[in-house]
Amino acid sequence: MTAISVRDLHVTLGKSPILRGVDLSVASGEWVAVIGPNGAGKSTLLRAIGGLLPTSGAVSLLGTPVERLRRRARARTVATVAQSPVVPPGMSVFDYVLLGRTPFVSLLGRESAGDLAAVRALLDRLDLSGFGDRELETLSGGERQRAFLARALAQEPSLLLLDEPTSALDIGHQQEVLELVDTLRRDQGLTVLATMHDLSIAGGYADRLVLLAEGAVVAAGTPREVLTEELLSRFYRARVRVVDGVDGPLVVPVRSDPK
Ligand SMILES: Nc1ncnc2c1ncn2[C@@H]1O[C@H](COP(=O)(O)OP(=O)(O)OP(=O)(O)O)[C@@H](O)[C@H]1O
Repeated sequence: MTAISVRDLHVTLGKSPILRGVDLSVASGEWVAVIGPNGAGKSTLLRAIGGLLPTSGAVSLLGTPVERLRRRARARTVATVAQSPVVPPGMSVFDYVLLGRTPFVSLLGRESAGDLAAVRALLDRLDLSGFGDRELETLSGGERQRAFLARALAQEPSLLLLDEPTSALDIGHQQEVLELVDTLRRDQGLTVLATMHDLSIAGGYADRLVLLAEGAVVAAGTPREVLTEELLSRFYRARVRVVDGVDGPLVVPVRSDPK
């Protein structure tokens, strides 16, 4: 089944065309990484798919046009972790993650024991169990990024949209977070669309990569098909070597003036 379908998507911000006719299809349970240079339109694409931007073209989530999904239904379907989410002042980490349970709480009701247990389990999985009472604002960048993901996972979405989910994480926490997302994908059929700047990591986790440049898809395919020295030098203007790694191609930057 197609989880995310994007057809001829155009987005204009201010007076600038940012996305120019993007087509994209993500199957249920698939992990697709959107890569591309700064300003290519990756975050804009994620926001448009999440129904957070006016667009022209068609975006469907699990077969329903995104504009037809009401807020609560949308929150049960798709969770987004933006690059820099708003941090509510004075809110504890526990309460922040609990906000993710909002779509499950009845309109007049309070959260259930199950909701509280789900939050505790997520804090534990993301190595944040000692942080529940801390104010979110006081967390380090990486701790905060894990709290943002915890809140999104608390929504128990079918689709997870991640904008640079590990940019602030050390290598150990990077693996922990990506493995957790991958486990949810394998065990529960979660569909993942993530923007990723670390191309080797993108290739190690994603089934397919979509390379975006100047608001258009310029390449799409398996990590081996997209992570080529030719495409990376053309669209990133980067000097790289691509070598075989254990989990896929590894992209290694090389200096113009070797040491
Ligand atoms: N409100 C706005 N008005 C005009 N231009 C905007 C607006 N918001 C974003 N842009 C521009 O849209 C382009 C795409 O931005 P976007 O954040 O989607 O890029 P990105 O590929 O995610 O980049 P990065 O890798 O740097 O995170 C950028 O050139 C940005 O400056």
